[in-house]
Amino acid sequence: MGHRLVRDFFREHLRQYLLAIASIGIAKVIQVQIPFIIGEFIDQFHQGITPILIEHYALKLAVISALYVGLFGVGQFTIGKLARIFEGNLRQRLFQHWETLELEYFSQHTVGDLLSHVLNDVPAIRQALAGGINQSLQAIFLFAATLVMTIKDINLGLTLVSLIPLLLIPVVVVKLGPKIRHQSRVVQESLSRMSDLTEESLQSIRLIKSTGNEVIERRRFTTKVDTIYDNSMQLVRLNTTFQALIPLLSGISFAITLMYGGYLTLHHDISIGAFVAFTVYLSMMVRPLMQFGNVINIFQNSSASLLRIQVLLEAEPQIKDPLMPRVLPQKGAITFRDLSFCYDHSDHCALQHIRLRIPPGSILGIVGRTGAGKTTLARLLLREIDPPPGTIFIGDTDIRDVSRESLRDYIAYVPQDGFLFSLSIGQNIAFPLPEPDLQKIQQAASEANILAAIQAMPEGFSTIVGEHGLTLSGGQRQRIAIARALMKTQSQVIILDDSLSAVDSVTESVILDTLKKLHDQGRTLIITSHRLSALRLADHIMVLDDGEIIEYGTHAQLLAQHGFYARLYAIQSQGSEQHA
Ligand SMILES: Nc1ncnc2c1ncn2[C@@H]1O[C@H](COP(=O)(O)OP(=O)(O)OP(=O)(O)O)[C@@H](O)[C@H]1O
Repeated sequence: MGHRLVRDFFREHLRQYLLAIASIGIAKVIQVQIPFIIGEFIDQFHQGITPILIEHYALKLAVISALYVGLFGVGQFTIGKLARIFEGNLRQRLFQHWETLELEYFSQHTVGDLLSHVLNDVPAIRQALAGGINQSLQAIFLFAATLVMTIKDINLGLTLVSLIPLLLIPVVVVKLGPKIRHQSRVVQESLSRMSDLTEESLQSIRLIKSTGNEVIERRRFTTKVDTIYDNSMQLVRLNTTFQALIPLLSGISFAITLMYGGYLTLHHDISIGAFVAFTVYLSMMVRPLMQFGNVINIFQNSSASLLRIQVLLEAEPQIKDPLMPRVLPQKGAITFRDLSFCYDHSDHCALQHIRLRIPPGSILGIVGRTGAGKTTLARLLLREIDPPPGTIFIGDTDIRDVSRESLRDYIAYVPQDGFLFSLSIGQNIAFPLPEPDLQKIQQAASEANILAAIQAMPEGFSTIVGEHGLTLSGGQRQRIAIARALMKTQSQVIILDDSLSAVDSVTESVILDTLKKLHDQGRTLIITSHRLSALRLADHIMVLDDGEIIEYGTHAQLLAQHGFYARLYAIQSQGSEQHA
């Protein structure tokens, strides 16, 4: 598939590639005329030269050089342009592809790893398509044309003898090329590990500082930098050997030319002009042979990159929409029918035998220890991860039979950590609507009790997050996330996944009042929380423990059971009394 990417691109831009090949080919044929003209010019000195002849040769050289430069420029520009188009297309394709994949994929691949593909592999392929093709064309045409000129117009024996050392260049390339390729991969991997560490450290800079961990982090970073240095130096050694051997071989070739060519000239087998032209031709041949080496390196490097990109693009989204999606009912109960779910590679199930019915327009509270399975339940309902068939229904419709888009319109989800994009606060609330309605945004912000805080910001709703060091507290982020969910007025179900954990009790009350209004309009609410005060609106409360429902009922019923809920209630009421 990786090679198909390139093949399809060639096919799509065949005309332009043909134009480039023809331009470079003709340019190189023209270029090899230059030494021949110089040789002729020198020989003219023996036969008697006139000022008119000098002007004639100068003009001929000027015209030929201009033609060469023009044609070569067209070829090189076209190939460079096409490679840049390919690079841009490939980056877009990767990004679009990643957007189709689920969260699980990103928990298995670090951002640093994925970025290194965009930053290293894509340019490596572009380099093959630009520099690689360009140099190949130059090398092939120039080498072939030079060979024809030296054999046809100068001397076959001299050509063959002088070429022997030069022909060892490909041997050197074959021996050292794979080693260089392997080492460059090692360097790339160590770079990717460093970028992962940098990202992790900078993202958790607050934690590092608060725990005084700077020295340990610095040491970890130094180890990574040292590894990069060692690996890079090994690469430098290999590259230097490679680069040194090639001039050595060409030096030997020149020595042979001087000896044998000088001998032939002395015996008048070739003219002085031909001898001079030959040395120029020989120097012209060294470059294509070195280019063959470079090209092999570039292609080897890029074929590894192409392989990696191929693996990335072949990653299939696990969750797919049905071919004929069903439409969700306007109002329907959410039913979990003996739902059990285990994450891949996990030795125990996150949810076990969940049987529950949430009537439309009701409020369900969910409480449970960390790791009890609350978020997993919400993620399954949103089909961020796929529930087993026949386990989650809205009305009579299995949520696997509807499109994910309609499911996400139907359900507004507020995560615990509201993520903020580096957009304005207003755009963050309206996300993903492209043209936000300011009045609606203001209303949502007011209902989420964040309006005053936003109005106090330097540019109000237009303040860009992250600019001028603008950072928001955990509670403010949660309120923006809630405002974002309130913008989805079409949603029938709202899930708050522990999203009141960082707000104070006054804000909690304001938000619960808003939620009450939404409930009065007939919306279904699912509120998970560690803090029972956030569940005071709930009609029913479910207690999850280790993936199982251990208690279920109204607040009063649960208190009467004297179980987990009652104990938690006692602890939290005591805490709040002491606080008061
Ligand atoms: N992507 C994942 N891969 C493997 N196991 C996971 C994954 N996400 C969660 N788990 C596991 O599934 C179980 C339930 O996790 P979940 O996040 O649903 O709990 P939770 O009740 O929401 O916890 P918290 O209150 O801390 O948010 C835990 O044992 C957790 O380690």
